[in-house]
Amino acid sequence: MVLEVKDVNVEINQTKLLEDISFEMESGTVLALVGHNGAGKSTLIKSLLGILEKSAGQIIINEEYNQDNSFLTFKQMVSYLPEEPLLLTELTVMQHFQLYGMSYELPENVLKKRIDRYVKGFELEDKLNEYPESLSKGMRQKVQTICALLPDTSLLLIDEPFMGLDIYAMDYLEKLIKEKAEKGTSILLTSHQLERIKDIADHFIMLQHGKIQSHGPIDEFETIQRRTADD
Ligand SMILES: Nc1ncnc2c1ncn2[C@@H]1O[C@H](COP(=O)(O)OP(=O)(O)OP(=O)(O)O)[C@@H](O)[C@H]1O
Repeated sequence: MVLEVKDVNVEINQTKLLEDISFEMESGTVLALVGHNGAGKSTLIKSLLGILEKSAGQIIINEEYNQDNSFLTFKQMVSYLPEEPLLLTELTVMQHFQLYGMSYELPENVLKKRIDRYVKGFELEDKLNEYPESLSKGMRQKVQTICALLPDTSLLLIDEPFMGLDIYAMDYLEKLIKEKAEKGTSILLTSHQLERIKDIADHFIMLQHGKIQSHGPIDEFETIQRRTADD
């Protein structure tokens, strides 16, 4: 198993944001995390990353690395695309890519090839020496997306991957996500774009008020969606 999540609970100021969350991910699978606004999707992603501290439970990567006691190794095995871009005002677009390449110890030639390919695919060729503030919102999102896709990690966490992207960029990202999964990366993503998710994901987890309300193979998702809509 690439990821094992066991009975994870998250509390802030005595409010339970996540309750007894358990699931597993095999290598090369795509898991969609769905649910209404405020259901706990981003909270779960942040607790997987260790940005939010859990009050109980275990998070283990590659059967060996527990978030609680191998945090640095754990971090190297995870890449994250946040809901809102977190770019640094002091760095150009290219410097962001180099920073990510270095942090994840990507060989120089691999990094260069990947940057060239993704930059072309997301149509950012003429923005490499720009700073984030001179980019449009969608362009900033593209830069952040490339940063998250550059490393070869066991696990890729993506919060709202398609937010702010135009239709071409969405299609291109969908292709890259599928490609990454085929190469063995496990991908956990949240999205409200249910039609697109059905195309990408193998499994789904539906969160409601911080609990897993249902889960299963993605082909079962439609039935559940219909049933919930009828309630
Ligand atoms: N730092 C925080 N302090 C207190 N409450 C928080 C904090 N972060 C999130 N919450 C609460 O946790 C709940 C889940 O929020 P979360 O952002 O995980 O939802 P979500 O499923 O990602 O929603 P959306 O679809 O709107 O992005 C919400 O009720 C939110 O108000």
